Amino acid sequence: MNRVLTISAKKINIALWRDYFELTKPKVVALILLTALVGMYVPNNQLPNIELLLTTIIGIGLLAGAAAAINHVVDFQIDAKMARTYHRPVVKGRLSQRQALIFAGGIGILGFALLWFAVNQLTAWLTFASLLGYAVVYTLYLKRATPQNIVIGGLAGAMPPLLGWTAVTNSIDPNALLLVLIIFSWTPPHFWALAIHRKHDYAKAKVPMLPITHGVEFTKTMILLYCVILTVVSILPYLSGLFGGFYATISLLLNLQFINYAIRLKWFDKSGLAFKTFKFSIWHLMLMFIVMLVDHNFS
Ligand code: HEM
Ligand SMILES: CC(C)=CCC/C(C)=C/CC/C(C)=C/COP(=O)(O)OP(=O)(O)O
Repeated sequence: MNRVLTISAKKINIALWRDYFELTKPKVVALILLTALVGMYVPNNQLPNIELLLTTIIGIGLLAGAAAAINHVVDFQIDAKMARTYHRPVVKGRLSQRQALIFAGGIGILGFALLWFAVNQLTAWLTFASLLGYAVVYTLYLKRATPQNIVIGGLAGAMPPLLGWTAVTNSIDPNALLLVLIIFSWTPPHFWALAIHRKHDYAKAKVPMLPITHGVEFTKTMILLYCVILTVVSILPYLSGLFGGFYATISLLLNLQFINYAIRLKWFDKSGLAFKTFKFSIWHLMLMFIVMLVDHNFS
């Protein structure tokens, strides 16, 4: 009897930790950390010492996870109305709002302290500003107010390469801002492709996303426009001398493929293409940043 009780208690514990982990949006944070790692590598063509590397990655990861957990609390009524999100831990009551907020506060304070004491104050403040940008400005205000929500709010998610860069240099370099600009112009096609696929969800939850307020055709045109802007912006770090020919070639190919998706979506759409475009956007950004690492290793 006791053994059965212990095994069930263990199962509940594992399930509880899985819910806390889900609050942090781990896959999104993983990609965010890859971009921060590139920001740490590029300035000196090498990674910093292991202490600085770990404290920076863990610090940014904890603050990004805290931002995501706050988003779960602020958005739980919207999430409850959408098929993609109705099963989230706070919506389902597996975690209370109080538990989620205490968790967010705990890992947020830990992350900030780690950056403040073991990295530098500039990185701590910029990462905290990114948390506020996503958890407060985007989630609490922009998301409900304007279809430009993800364009402006996207700045928070675009910051990590700069955060990695300031962790090793303690200064804001124009080249780091070019990397921010790449993610900033990538975010609209990344999200709007998903928003087309999930437009009924957003309509039901009354969130003013672009396909609802301006229609699917207009959104597709905007996706194409931002893909072209992204292509131009991606060439800038080559022109500034930050990256070499390898980066220029592969990033151009990746961007042309993104444009190809956008053109098909606009003029030759078929069922499931919007979701495929969204999935491709994730591979695109991941490969772009891996290519930056490889380029710096071999040129
Ligand atoms: C305001 C900016 C952004 C918005 C509105 C946005 C929106 C979304 C949404 C709604 C999803 C969920 C898709 C699903 O549940 O199936 C998603 C997934 C994802 N996003 Fe974004 N995103 C943004 C920025 C970013 C950034 C900056 C990154 C990374 C650098 C990123 C990486 C990802 C990844 C990796 C996934 C897949 C997660 C999974 O499969 O569980 N996103 N995004
Ligand atoms: C400190 C730091 C670097 C912060 C980074 C902020 C961060 C986690 C950005 C990710 C953006 C994101 C997943 C938006 C999802 O939109 P949504 O919340 O509308 O999507 P949902 O419907 O899936 O909740």
